[in-house]
Amino acid sequence: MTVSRTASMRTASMRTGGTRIQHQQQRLGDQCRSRTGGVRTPQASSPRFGSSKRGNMVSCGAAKVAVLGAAGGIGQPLSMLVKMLPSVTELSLYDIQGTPGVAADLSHCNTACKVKGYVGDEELAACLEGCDLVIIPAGVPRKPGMTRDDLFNINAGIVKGLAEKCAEICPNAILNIISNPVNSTVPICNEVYKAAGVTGASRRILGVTTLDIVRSNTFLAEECGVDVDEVDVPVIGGHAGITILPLLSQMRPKVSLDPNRIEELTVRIQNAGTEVVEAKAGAGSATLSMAYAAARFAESCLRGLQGDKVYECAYLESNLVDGVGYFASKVQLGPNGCEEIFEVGEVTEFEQAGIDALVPELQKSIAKGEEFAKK
Ligand SMILES: NC(=O)c1ccc[n+]([C@@H]2O[C@H](COP(=O)([O-])OP(=O)(O)OC[C@H]3O[C@@H](n4cnc5c(N)ncnc54)[C@H](O)[C@@H]3O)[C@@H](O)[C@H]2O)c1
Ligand SMILES: O=C(O)C[C@H](O)C(=O)O
Repeated sequence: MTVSRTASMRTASMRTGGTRIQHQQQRLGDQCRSRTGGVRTPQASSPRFGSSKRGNMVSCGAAKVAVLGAAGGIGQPLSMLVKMLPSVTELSLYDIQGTPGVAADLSHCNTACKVKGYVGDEELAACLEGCDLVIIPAGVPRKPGMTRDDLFNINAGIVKGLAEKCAEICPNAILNIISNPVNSTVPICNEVYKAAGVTGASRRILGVTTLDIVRSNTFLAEECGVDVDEVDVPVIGGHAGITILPLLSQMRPKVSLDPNRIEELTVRIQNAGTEVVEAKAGAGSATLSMAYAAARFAESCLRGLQGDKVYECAYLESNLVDGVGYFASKVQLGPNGCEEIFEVGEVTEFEQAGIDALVPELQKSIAKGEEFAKK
C-alpha cells in the first residue's frame, strides 16, 4: 500500500508537535523530511500533534457549543470541562433523557458560560441554533466481548439522525464525532451532509481519536521515564483495533526502543479501550479519560476557529492513503476546521506493515457507514 499526496497535504517528517495552550509557540526548527527522503527547510513551526494539555485554558472568543448525549458517561464530565473553557459563552446540553438535571447542576458552577438543557427530538433544533461546535458522544458503549463494530446497529441510526439535524440547523459548525464505531460514524455524517447539499463539510466533520494519542503519550512516558508533558506520539489510521496505529518512530522526544517493546506497546495502545471495557466489567467503556481527551480536542477546535494554528490528529475524509477515503491523520486546525492534512511521513517497516494491514479494515468500516447513510 502506498501513501499518496495531494496538493492540500504537506510533506512533513512529523517530529510531531501539537497544541500548547496559553498561546505557547509551536515548537520551531526541526528539519522536515519527506517519505522519499527529501529534506525540507524548517517550517515556521514544527508541530506537535499530540501534546496539547488540558488545564491551562485560554479564552478564544465567544463560542456556542452543544454536547449531544450530554447526560451520559462521557457527556457529563465532558460538559463540565467545556463549561470551564473561558471561550465558551453558551453550552447546550442535549440528550433523550436527563439533561434538565445535568444542566441545573452544571449551571451552579461559577464560570461565565451559560448552560441550558434540551430533551427529546422536538428540542434538538433549539439546542443547535447558532452553534460553532457540536460534540457528539450519543450512543451505546461496549460491554466485554464486544467490538466497536458491534455498536453499529444502534449507534449508526443515532448519529445519522443527529447529523441530519446539524446539517439543517448549524451546517457550518464543526462536528466532533465520538460515538463508536468512529471509523463508520464519520463517513455516515459526511454522507448525510452531502445528501443535504452542504458543501465543504468534510473538513469540519472530525472523528475524535485524541484518546489514542493521550494513551500513547501516557504509556510512552511511563515506558521511557520521561516527563509526560514532553511526550508527543502521533497516532494515525482509525479508531478500532489494528486501525489504531501509533507512530512510535515519530515520537518526541526521540528515544531508542527495543523492537519487541515497540510491538508490545503498539498492541497495548490498540487494545487500551478494551482494557478499560474489561476493567469496568459491563459498566461501559472509557468515560473520564475520553471526556478529558474530547475537551482537549474541543478546545483545539475553538482555538482554530479563533485563528490559531493548532495541531492535532483526527479521523476525517481525505485521499491521503491509497484505497481509503477516510484516515486518521496529523492535521492543522483553523477557522474552517481542518485546514491542512499532513502526510504520514517517514515510517519504519513495522509501521508500514501496520498501514498495509489496517487499510482493508478501514475500507470495510467506511463502506458499511456509507451504505447505511444512503439507505
Ligand atoms: N471516540 C472515542 O475515543 C470514544 C471513547 C470512549 C467512548 N466512545 C463512544 O462514545 C459513546 C458514548 O459512550 P458513553 O460511555 O458516554 O455511553 P453512555 O451510555 O453512558 O451515554 C450515552 C448517552 O447517549 C444518550 N443517547 C442515546 N441516544 C441518543 C440520541 N438519539 N440523542 C441524544 N442522546 C442519545 C443516552 O441517553 C446516554 O445519556 C459510545 O458509542 C462509546 O463507544 C468513543
Ligand atoms: O473501547 C471503547 O469501546 C471505547 C473507546 O473507543 C475507547 O477507545 O476507549
